[in-house]
Amino acid sequence: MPTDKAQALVVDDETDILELLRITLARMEIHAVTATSVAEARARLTEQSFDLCLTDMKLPDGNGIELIRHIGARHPELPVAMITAYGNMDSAVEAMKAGAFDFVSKPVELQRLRQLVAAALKLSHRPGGESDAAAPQLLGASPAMARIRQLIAKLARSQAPVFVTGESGTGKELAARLIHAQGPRCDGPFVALNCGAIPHDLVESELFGHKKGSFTGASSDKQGLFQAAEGGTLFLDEVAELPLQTQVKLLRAIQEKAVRPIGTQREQPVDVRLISASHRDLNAEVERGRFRQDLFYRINVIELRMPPLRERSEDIPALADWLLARIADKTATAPLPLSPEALATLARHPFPGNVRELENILERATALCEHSRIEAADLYLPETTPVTTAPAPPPDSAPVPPDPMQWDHAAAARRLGMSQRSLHYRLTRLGIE
Ligand SMILES: Nc1ncnc2c1ncn2[C@@H]1O[C@H](COP(=O)(O)OP(=O)(O)OP(=O)(O)O)[C@@H](O)[C@H]1O
Repeated sequence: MPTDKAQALVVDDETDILELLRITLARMEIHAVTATSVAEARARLTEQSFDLCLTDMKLPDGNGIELIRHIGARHPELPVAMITAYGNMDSAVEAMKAGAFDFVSKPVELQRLRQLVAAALKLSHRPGGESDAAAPQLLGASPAMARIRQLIAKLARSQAPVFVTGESGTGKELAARLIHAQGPRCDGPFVALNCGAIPHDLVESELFGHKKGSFTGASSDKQGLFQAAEGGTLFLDEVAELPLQTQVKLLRAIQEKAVRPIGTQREQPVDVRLISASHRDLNAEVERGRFRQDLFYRINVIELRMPPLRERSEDIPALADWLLARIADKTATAPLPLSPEALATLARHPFPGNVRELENILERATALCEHSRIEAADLYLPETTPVTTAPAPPPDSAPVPPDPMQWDHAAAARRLGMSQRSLHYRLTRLGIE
């Protein structure tokens, strides 16, 4: 038996399909060991190690899902893909939920099998993904974040569509980038689209591309983001904002693994992993008729929930240190430390804007701080904002001091109903001082 070749375990009870797969894999320089039942597959797994397993769903003594679970428990490094009957998306989804890294439907297309095998071999040769110092990091020592890092490492090995939920600023895009960076598609592109930021009439052309002249304004051929993400990952942020009509086309693209640019007749095959995210409750959007149930089912094969910062305030000190270092880097200065009172104030803050809000607070504090460390007052959080004794802010028509030389900052701040520091900040920002 050749030992330098990659080894695949192929499980199917139809011997002619086994033979076909064996020959096809042999052409890809892969040696296939075959099995016709769950029991036989389990026995083969004890005899040698494999780089890939392909299994059919229906087997005489059980089903492929059982085998996927067995491999997940006993041989977690071995990538398994499910062979499904054509168009049977339900078993594909079930298999991926059970831990299969991908699926291929019968009759098996050569091109698709090649992609699948290439991804599997990358996985088995790079167990666990390599950590790269320059790669983004998901910080936080809380048990919730530790679990998320583990889940991300696992999801990175799969090709299953992932739906990331969580409030704004909880790190949904960061999680998507990590899933991409730690997986076999890491050498391919990571393409992100904020679906809420694009006018409804342009979103389809953005996603699928268009041909010159296909609509007013289409002055040249344009590649869509699906094509741009070929071999990599497409991240659809705020996916709930997609118009219903585009949702239909997106569903088709996922099902067919192909897209049709506007103004063309031919579908182009695409090999893209889809990760989507929303801060909305998509179940509720489905109930309200604003999001298609069938699309939700396809994009939400695996759900990853990013917890809000207020549920894991123990993560704040490490995150704050890291963010302060990043802020200091941008301005080429030394990072400012936080006083214990400032840290305690942060721990009590509810952070509706989560990590992004923490970053903004620290950026502002760094800009305003006049000492060598950030004090609670520098954070300008509601409970620390100095209480002003001034009455309501003056109307717009309030007289402006005629001569800047006569400005009295303390008086001006009082009249405006803000602290002197805050006035100073605004004046500097506006370039008035
Ligand atoms: N755990 C974390 N470790 C390090 N940085 C984080 C973490 N979580 C979030 N961030 C940082 O916070 C900022 C916001 O994160 P990100 O854009 O991923 O959030 P989001 O949930 O996608 O936000 P939105 O819903 O508004 O699009 C980014 O600068 C990101 O790097």
